[in-house]
Amino acid sequence: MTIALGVLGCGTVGQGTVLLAHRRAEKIQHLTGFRPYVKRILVRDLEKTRSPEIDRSKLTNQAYDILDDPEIQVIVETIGGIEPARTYILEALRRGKHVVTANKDLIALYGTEILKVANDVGVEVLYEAAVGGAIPLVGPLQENLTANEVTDLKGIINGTTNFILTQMSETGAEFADALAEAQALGYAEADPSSDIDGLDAARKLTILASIAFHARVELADVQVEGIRHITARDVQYARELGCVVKLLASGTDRNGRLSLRVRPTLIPLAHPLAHVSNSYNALFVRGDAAGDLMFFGRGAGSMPTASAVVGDIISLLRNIRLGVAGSPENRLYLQKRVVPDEMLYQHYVRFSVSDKPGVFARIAQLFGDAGISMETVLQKRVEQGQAEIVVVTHSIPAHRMDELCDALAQVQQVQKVACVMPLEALSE
Ligand SMILES: NC(=O)C1=CN([C@@H]2O[C@H](COP(=O)(O)OP(=O)(O)OC[C@H]3O[C@@H](n4cnc5c(N)ncnc54)[C@H](OP(=O)(O)O)[C@@H]3O)[C@@H](O)[C@H]2O)C=CC1
Ligand SMILES: N[C@@H](CC=O)C(=O)O
Repeated sequence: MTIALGVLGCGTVGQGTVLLAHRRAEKIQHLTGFRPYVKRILVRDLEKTRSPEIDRSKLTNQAYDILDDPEIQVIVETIGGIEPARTYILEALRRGKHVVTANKDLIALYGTEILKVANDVGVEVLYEAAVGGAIPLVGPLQENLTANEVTDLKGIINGTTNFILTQMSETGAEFADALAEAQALGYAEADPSSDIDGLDAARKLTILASIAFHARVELADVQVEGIRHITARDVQYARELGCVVKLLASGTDRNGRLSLRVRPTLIPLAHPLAHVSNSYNALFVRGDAAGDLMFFGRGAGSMPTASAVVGDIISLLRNIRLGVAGSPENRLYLQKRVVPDEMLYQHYVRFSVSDKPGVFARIAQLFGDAGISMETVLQKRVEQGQAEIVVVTHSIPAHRMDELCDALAQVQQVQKVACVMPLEALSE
């Protein structure tokens, strides 16, 4: 039996999805009893060049050609962003169509609304591709690991920034060149500032934390810092310190107290996350029964993401075959409080000073007065009369580091406190 799909969007992910669903049609029929075929594809620009494997006669720029087609039972949304994707998904659900989406912006911000409408109507919304590209994360947290109390999530969940930082570290590439390459490879969002400023990772963390911690986590609960201010020099100093810089997302649940952060972090080379390069993503999950797990794979790109979208289509078709698609779900949401990160971290701080006698003694005194001891100090002359100092502290709470930076900024000879990052411990 055939089943008609309507695909909204035919860019990096949409195109990969159409091609993969076509290539696997026979296998999917074998697994589910349904042979999927893409009936229509929504795009903005009908004239744009696309893969020759895309049947152009299926393209439309009229969303309601698809939404109003009673034969189409499954909508695959790969437009991205909030509008018009949200409206199209809600309209599709209200017409009794199932939805598979790769849209983390929408699920992070409007997931509750969308899932409620789907539940009320009795259809499904699946979104494995929204987090971690090819890596199964939503499914394992929602299904296989539910016997656990998950206490920790930690990982690299944005391919674009990981690609940029890897290129800066390994090839000495400039930030702008590495970003342009990530865009050309289809990793970046339509507006890449959401990757660079950490928002994309924060949205993914919101989705993962809601599922893993059984809590209504909002995007605003995540403290976010991006990588815009990380320079080639930070990446180089990190190397000298035996570390790499990564945009790390972390979530902890300590007896109902949640802390959620996305921030650039120094990772020691001996740490497994240090070797997660380019567009690869990785996520550590700690469960009270399972112990530590690590998920690793390609977090962005056309076919890796299509793998997750088509995987969701297959799960959906199987559920349709079994007659359980869209059965009411009992989601467990517990009352939890979001609190600032209370962990102690070693910190990396880089600041520029006028290279005069006595400056370092003054700085050392400030650290001493603040009760913060230095583990490592690098001092580099950057130009005549100007030096850069990099200090790695012993472990302290983040707020003590903030206070120290304020004090440093008051010192006449300190021109700028340019970069502060925590350093990830090797093991807990
Ligand atoms: N790229 C990746 O690696 C990953 C992306 N995602 C998510 O997948 C989704 C899609 O991303 P991606 O494929 O990279 O995005 P692209 O920008 O490559 O593709 C977007 C597609 O949507 C179409 N489109 C955009 N706006 C409209 C509109 N108003 N009406 C009709 N069609 C529209 C575009 O049409 P046209 O072709 O005519 O311009 C294009 O085909 C996003 O939610 C993203 O976050 C998730 C995981 C990985
Ligand atoms: N822009 C995202 C795409 C996948 O979610 C990323 O770079 O990770």
